[in-house]
Amino acid sequence: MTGPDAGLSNGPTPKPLLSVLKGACPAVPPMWLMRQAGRYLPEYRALRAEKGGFLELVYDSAAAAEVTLQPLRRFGFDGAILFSDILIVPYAMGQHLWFEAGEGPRLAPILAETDLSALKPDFSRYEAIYETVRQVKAALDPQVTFLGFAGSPWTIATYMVAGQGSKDQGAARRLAYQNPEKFDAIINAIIDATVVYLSGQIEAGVEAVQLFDSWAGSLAPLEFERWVIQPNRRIVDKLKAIHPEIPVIGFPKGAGAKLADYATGTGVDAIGVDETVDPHWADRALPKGLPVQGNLDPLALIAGGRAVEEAVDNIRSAFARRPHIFNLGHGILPDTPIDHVEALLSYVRRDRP
Ligand SMILES: Cc1c2[nH]c(c1CCC(=O)O)Cc1[nH]c(c(CCC(=O)O)c1C)Cc1[nH]c(c(CCC(=O)O)c1C)Cc1[nH]c(c(C)c1CCC(=O)O)C2
Repeated sequence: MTGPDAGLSNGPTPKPLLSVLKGACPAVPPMWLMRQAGRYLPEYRALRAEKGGFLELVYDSAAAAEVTLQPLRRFGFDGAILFSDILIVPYAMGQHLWFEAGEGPRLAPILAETDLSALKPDFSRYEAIYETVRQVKAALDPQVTFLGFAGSPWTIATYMVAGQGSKDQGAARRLAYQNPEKFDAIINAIIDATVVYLSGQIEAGVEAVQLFDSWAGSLAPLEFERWVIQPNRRIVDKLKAIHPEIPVIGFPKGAGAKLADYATGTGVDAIGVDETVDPHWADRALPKGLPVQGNLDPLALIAGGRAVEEAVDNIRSAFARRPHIFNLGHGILPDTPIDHVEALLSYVRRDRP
């Protein structure tokens, strides 16, 4: 056996985060934060201003590698997450993508009458991202686990159909009810483009991947089964057929009481839990031994102090008997004070051997 997971007593120390994804239960949980590379960091804002636009930054592999490494240098997290965006998949599927300053992403929307075959996929749009992965991998501390990611089909479809973010994902939900065949074709195309993208990230060097289903919470139960559980299951199955050793973290934000069905239905190796979920309930509801990730409220981190310590104690006690990766319940907010992140790390790690 070779590699960091060979389990030899005199071999290299296993990476804490990867070990937990494979079922280890250390006394102190490994930790990273969703959106850890981003606008709350002055060094990110400086590089972003220099490059001009968000996509310019993503497509400059050296700069994107630097942004991926910035939070590692500053805080020493156990995980590095590739700096890119979930909307690179619709972009590679042939949709126009741009970012409106101060607002967010825009895509030329897929209307009910538009034929999906009007999109001309161009998977060469993934190449710069794979190059970012290779550059990060070459520079990464061997104790740090490198995470790749993609959006889940439902969440990607909400952006592809509406052309932008929306409060209730109404455009995609309407299309899914009114024209399920067409919606199914969109979901299938996203599944295929996502498997290509994640396999490429894995071949370039990421060691686990996360599927972000940021809008999983907006669906009725039968729709959740059809558009969240089944498509994620198909991605997991296809990835496992190619890369059986790579753990997949599913993050169905807002799934609430449907979390356990998601875990068993998709076959993910670990599950991300958002901040609205009671961690004690999650521990009872989720399959025994399934690694969980989460779930500090990003707003508690902005408040800092005692509120954070109480929440951390509550989360850690709930997940003390299962593999746990400490994280926020959703992405870190741009106005989060840096010293609150430092305080969180020292609090979580205060009794780390
Ligand atoms: C829905 C979604 C998107 N992108 C993402 C999601 C799913 C996770 C979630 O729910 O938060 C995921 C994402 N986006 C980004 C990452 C990079 C890695 C990391 O987590 O640090 C990741 C994992 C960078 C980014 N993606 C974006 C930024 C900010 C761009 C800037 O510098 O102006 C960053 C750092 C832009 C983006 N990208 C997206 C939106 C809605 C926006 C604009 C609003 C916002 O800024 O949060 C789509």
